[in-house]
This record gives sequence, structure tokens and C-alpha cells, in this order.
Amino acid sequence: MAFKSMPARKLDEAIKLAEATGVGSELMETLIAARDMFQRRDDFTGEATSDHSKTLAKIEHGTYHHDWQGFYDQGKIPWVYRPTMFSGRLEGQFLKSLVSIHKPKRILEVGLFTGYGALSMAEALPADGEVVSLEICESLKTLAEELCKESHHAKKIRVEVGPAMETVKRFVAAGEKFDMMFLDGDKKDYLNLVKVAFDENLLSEDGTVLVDNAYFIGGAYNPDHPNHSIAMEFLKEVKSRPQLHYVMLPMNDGIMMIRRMKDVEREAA
Ligand SMILES: C[S@@+](CC[C@H](N)C(=O)[O-])C[C@H]1O[C@@H](n2cnc3c(N)ncnc32)[C@H](O)[C@@H]1O
Repeated sequence: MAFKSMPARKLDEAIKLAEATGVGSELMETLIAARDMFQRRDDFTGEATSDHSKTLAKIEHGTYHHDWQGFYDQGKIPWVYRPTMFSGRLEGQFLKSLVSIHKPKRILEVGLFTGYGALSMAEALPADGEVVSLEICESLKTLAEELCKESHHAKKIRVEVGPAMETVKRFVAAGEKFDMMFLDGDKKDYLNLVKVAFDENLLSEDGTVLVDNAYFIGGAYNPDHPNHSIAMEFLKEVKSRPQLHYVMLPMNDGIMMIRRMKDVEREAA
């Protein structure tokens, strides 16, 4: 099941309402055409993107068919996780492509889940490259390692279990550096992670921070959404730093790419 944006979901609601209340056929046809256009655009985007590897397909299948309710009942996860929390083929291939261009050696992923994003990035890393992925649930480390184990690239992934901010502070104290950071864990940590990346130099020179769910599940562009204020606070912090260059990619729930301005804007000829 593909990620459905908030405008697409609103359109579904409008069609249901129109069916229930009865509207003219012309309006109904226009609403359905608009919904189908969203769907066809998503289908085309999928068709125009490389297929994923056998192991990534296995992770996708394992994510959709996992007993999340059972995991929750056994106290292994804090709430019943949705399979759609994984990054998916489009974003996975984007990450893989970006790693192949940017050529980072060390990547920090915040939020492992079932390992889809970590393996997508690991596939494009050199043999001595590393994805360090932070995950709060021990059970997900076990699940992701099981799902990834058939890939030759799995040995490039190291999982650190614990609350991300604690692990990150330990990394800063130890002087660790990462060439790319993929933020995809607790959205409340985003602001502090950006500060740690750029103020405490957890991000190496010429490094890139990628912020997943930068639309904050639609809250960024919906003033009534409970995530609206946190989305605005995050954006305000990023925009308050003239030394940063940032661009918002409208993929899935939004990906923001942040780099140091000096690494983006070069000297005049
Ligand atoms: C959206 S999923 C990550 C998806 C994954 N990056 C991918 O590409 O498929 C978010 C994950 O972050 C983990 N998480 C949430 N809060 C965390 C925290 N404070 N520290 C570390 N991991 C956390 C959750 O358990 C969950 O597995």
C-alpha cells in the first residue's frame, strides 16, 4: 500500500460525502477524475523508478505481513506500528541514488524499523562504508537483522539500541562523524538532531542531513493538525540559520535536504 498524502485522503472523503449527499454527475465525475489523477501519477512514479533488490522486496513483504498487534501485546513496541511506516521503494531508491552520488562513507540513520531504509542506503555504500542505525526497540533490531541477513550489504549496517538522543550525545562526546544523516525516528527529536548535526559537528564537512516526514504527517501545511506547531517550530529553526541551505522534496510525507550553505553555493568565477 503506497503512502497517501493528506490532500489525496481529503479527496477520498469528498467523494464519499458527495456520494452520500448526492451531487450533480458533472461534479462527481470531476472529483473522481481528480482522485484518479493522483493515483495515476503515483503509479507512473513507481513505473519510472528502478525496482528494488530481492532482499528489499523481502523486507517489504515482511513488514506488511508482520504481526504488529502481537508484537504490541508482548510489550515489544510502544503502540501498534503501521507497516506503512517503512520508507518504501520510491524513497528507498532515492536514498540509494543519493548515496551513490554523494558518496558518504558513514551514514547515521535515526529510526531503523524493519531495515528498509538502512539496506537501501547500504546497497550503494562501498564495502568499507557503514550505516549506523538507531532504534529504540530491541525487538526491531532482531526483526530487521533477520529480514536483511540474505543481503551481502547487510554487514555494512550496525544497529544501536536505545533512545536516539542519548546515543547521539554519546557519539558527539566520542568525536564520531557522519557524512550523511537520515532522520526518521521520533519527530520531536528533529530539532535537537539538526542542532547536534550542525552546532556540535556530528555531521562532517560537506555532509547532508535528510529529514523524512518533513511535512510532519501533513501537519506542516494544515494549521488545524496537531503536528502543525512542531512543524512550524522546526522550519523556523532551520530558516533562522543563514549558514544552512535547505530544499523540500514533495516525496511521500516530504523529505527536507539540509546542507551547509558554503558546501552548496560556491565562489564566483
Ligand atoms: C518511521 S520508522 C523508520 C523507518 C525506516 N527508517 C525506514 O526507512 O524504513 C521510525 C522508527 O523509529 C523508532 N523510534 C521512535 N522513537 C525513537 C527514539 N527516540 N530513538 C530511537 N528510535 C526511535 C521507532 O521504533 C521506529 O522503528
